Amino acid sequence: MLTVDGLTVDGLGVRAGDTELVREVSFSIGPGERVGLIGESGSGKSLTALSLMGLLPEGVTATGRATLAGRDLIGVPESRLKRLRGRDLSMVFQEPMTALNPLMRVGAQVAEVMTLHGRGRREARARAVELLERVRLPEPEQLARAYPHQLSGGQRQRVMLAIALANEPALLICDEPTTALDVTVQKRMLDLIAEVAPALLFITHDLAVVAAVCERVLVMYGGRVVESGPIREVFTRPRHRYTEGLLAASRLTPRGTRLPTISGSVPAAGHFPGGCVFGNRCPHADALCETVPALTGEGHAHACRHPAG
Ligand SMILES: Nc1ncnc2c1ncn2[C@@H]1O[C@H](COP(=O)(O)OP(=O)(O)OP(=O)(O)O)[C@@H](O)[C@H]1O
Repeated sequence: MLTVDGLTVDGLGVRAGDTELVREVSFSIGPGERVGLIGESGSGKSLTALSLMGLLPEGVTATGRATLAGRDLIGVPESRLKRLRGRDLSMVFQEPMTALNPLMRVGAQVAEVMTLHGRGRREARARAVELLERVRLPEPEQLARAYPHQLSGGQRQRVMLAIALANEPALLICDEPTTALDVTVQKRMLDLIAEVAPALLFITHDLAVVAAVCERVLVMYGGRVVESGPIREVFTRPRHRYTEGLLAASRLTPRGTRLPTISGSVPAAGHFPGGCVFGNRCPHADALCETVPALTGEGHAHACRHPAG
């Protein structure tokens, strides 16, 4: 399928007892490539990612083949997976509070993932501060001494990204990493992920987000990948009825019910053949306006709540 350097997934299946939850999933991600994984709730996105990480829940098993830089990820002993996780591949989840230790300073948590993989303590501490800086956290030395509850949600998510990047993995997996963040914080976090990811598998429900971050997309439905290809192709000429439905729904649904209400007249979600009337003033300008022409093929379908003024 591809290059030994990247991720290659071939015929991945996931089951719980007799129930097949993920079937015959095959795809590849080359070094530096950013691939989105979209699909409705329950379509198998998280189980696909967790199979690669070796983190499936008890009673759920994976079959098939997946290799990262030539190393097998499926069906290998937990001791080997432990060495790979956090070193060759790592994952950022939606809710950093559950992943961070509330009793440990964040710098120590970033350093720990390096000492666990063999780095000396002093070197790990120094590099932790560098990593906090790399994910654009302000005053990283001071911030390294903070506890998770002293940070904002966006800052905690950046700490998670620093932890994920600490051992320079070959692949970063993000599962809805920005869903809990407000829209401006989300945008900055997405830009950062796109910039720092060595190779990326990005799981989301949000088509505009996937279009802003990724070059290619895989669409899952009922445990299978039903469509895949470059974003522009899939979003302008969907071949599968489910993808068509997903795109239609995204045009009708104002993006992110979590959006803060912005005062002023709010346009209906809709289609602006002459181009986005909000241009760069739109809070979603980069995430949505840029990508929406690809969704509709003509003009902009604008689905965010934004004052017309
Ligand atoms: N531990 C488990 N035992 C049995 N079935 C499970 C288990 N975990 C998940 N499933 C089922 O597997 C299917 C795929 O779940 P998965 O979490 O991968 O979906 P998803 O596409 O990531 O959904 P969401 O977007 O809601 O996170 C679902 O039908 C889910 O109910």
